[in-house]
Amino acid sequence: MPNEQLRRMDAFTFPSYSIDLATGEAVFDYALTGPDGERRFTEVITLPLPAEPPSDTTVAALGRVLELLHVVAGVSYYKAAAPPRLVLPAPLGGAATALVSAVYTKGLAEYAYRNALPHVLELTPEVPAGTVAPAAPLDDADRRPLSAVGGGKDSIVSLEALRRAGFDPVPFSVNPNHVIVSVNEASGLSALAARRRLDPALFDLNAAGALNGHIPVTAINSLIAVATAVLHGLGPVVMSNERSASDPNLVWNGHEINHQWSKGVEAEGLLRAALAEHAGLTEPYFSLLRSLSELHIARLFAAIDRYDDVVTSCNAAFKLRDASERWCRDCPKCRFVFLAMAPFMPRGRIVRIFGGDLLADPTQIPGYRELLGVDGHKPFECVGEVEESVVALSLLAEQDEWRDAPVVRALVGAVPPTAWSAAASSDVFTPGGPNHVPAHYAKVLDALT
Ligand SMILES: CC(=O)N[C@H]1[C@@H](OP(=O)(O)OP(=O)(O)OC[C@H]2O[C@@H](n3ccc(=O)[nH]c3=O)[C@H](O)[C@@H]2O)O[C@H](CO)[C@@H](O)[C@@H]1O[C@H](C)C(=O)N[C@@H](C)C(=O)N[C@@H](CCC(=O)O)C(=O)O
Ligand SMILES: Nc1ncnc2c1ncn2[C@@H]1O[C@H](COP(=O)(O)OP(=O)(O)OP(=O)(O)O)[C@@H](O)[C@H]1O
Repeated sequence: MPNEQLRRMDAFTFPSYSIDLATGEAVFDYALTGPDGERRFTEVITLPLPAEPPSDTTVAALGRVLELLHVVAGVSYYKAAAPPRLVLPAPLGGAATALVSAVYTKGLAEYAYRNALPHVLELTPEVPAGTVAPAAPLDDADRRPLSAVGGGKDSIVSLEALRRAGFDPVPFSVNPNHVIVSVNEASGLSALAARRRLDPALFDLNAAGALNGHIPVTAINSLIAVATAVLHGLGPVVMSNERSASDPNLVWNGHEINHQWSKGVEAEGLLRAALAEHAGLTEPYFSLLRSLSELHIARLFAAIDRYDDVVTSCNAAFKLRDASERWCRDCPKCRFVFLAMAPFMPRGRIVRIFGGDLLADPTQIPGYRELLGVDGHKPFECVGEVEESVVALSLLAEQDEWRDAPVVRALVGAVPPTAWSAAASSDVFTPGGPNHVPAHYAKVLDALT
């Protein structure tokens, strides 16, 4: 479809969704509509099936979660044209509407900023009039947790903490690639997986130059995880989203632009409220690591070594096409995670994990200057705060093994005195900030220390 037609699209709609409980296959339909006709998309999400057929109560709650997922997963297709109208398929309550609004505005904020589409930040969903029948309450808080595994250090820390604290977690992933499969194997736990198939027409549109950009993928993965937990009669979905995920990269047109918005605490609260209101789930979803900085999580990870051969936090390894095998060693996330782990493990160990020594390579210096706030803004990636990078650097500068590494030496000279003094009084190792961790999970992280 020519880009000119896409530009004239004036509405995004949600024609239908269905679930086949015999196969676990949920089919979500979407449409971009405009004066030249409509462009349809179909996404297919296949949930793992439980051993026993689900009860009527389970089917009812699952249906409500899938209604939310249908609307939230539409962002991938909405973004091909960014029409001014977002027309929801059915009435929604206040909390569910707030979630959807935020997903399409704050969740697409980086996309809006990079494509210069300020109207996306102001998008208001059109919600059909009517009331939603209240959902029956479903309290599964005491059941085994479903622990989302992304293959990186954060979800490994949560999985190990839950296991050591006796919570018997079930690892769960969407489209697990070889990294995630290897992490699950290293855990020795039996995992669940869901399959997600984007409409291939989207890739054709991308290739033809349609609008494209970052989407709030964690919101989508989270709802798929909650749907799986409900279908399997499991307890809360445990995420591994850290404190700094809530911090924006920059402010544009008066709006915060946060690459990691759907990993942040605001998104977590909105999702919990929408699931309580729309699906009756009383304790559906929380992030175990919410109070911790990335640097703190890296320190906890260093105390666990059974995943060293498989752990991979680099996003390039998770692309749908042309993925890297493991760490690409040339992106902000690789640079940050190397810097964050290095103070807490012997140099030989971190070099083995990454397959190279980033702090021995002077070509990495410009990228590290961005992470340290010397140049530019925080990169659009899942990286910690500038302060965390400065604290990590200050720890390395005190260690014989690292102090003379070429990148450490160059960076120590580049960081301004004000940053050092901020780092000296930093609270990066003091848990803090709002969180939704239920009381009976409050001590889980102690199992790692
Ligand atoms: C792996 C990755 O970072 N992908 C981003 C990248 O996509 P790219 O085109 O280079 O390759 P693919 O991942 O193969 O995707 C092909 C196209 O498919 C579309 N698409 C993909 C997944 C999806 O859920 N919806 C989609 O529409 C999209 O058009 C792709 O071009 O660049 C894209 C454009 O900026 C990003 O959208 C891709 O990001 C993925 C959705 C992704 O999974 N990214 C996570 C690794 C990620 O960024 N996680 C964040 C958390 C952010 C959050 O709020 O959830 C993080 O770790 O900080
Ligand atoms: N494919 C996936 N399936 C299910 N959950 C996922 C998937 N990818 C990421 N997640 C979850 O989404 C959240 C954010 O992902 P993110 O990539 O930041 O975490 P991670 O892989 O655990 O750690 P790291 O920050 O080291 O990469 C985490 O809770 C993670 O477990």
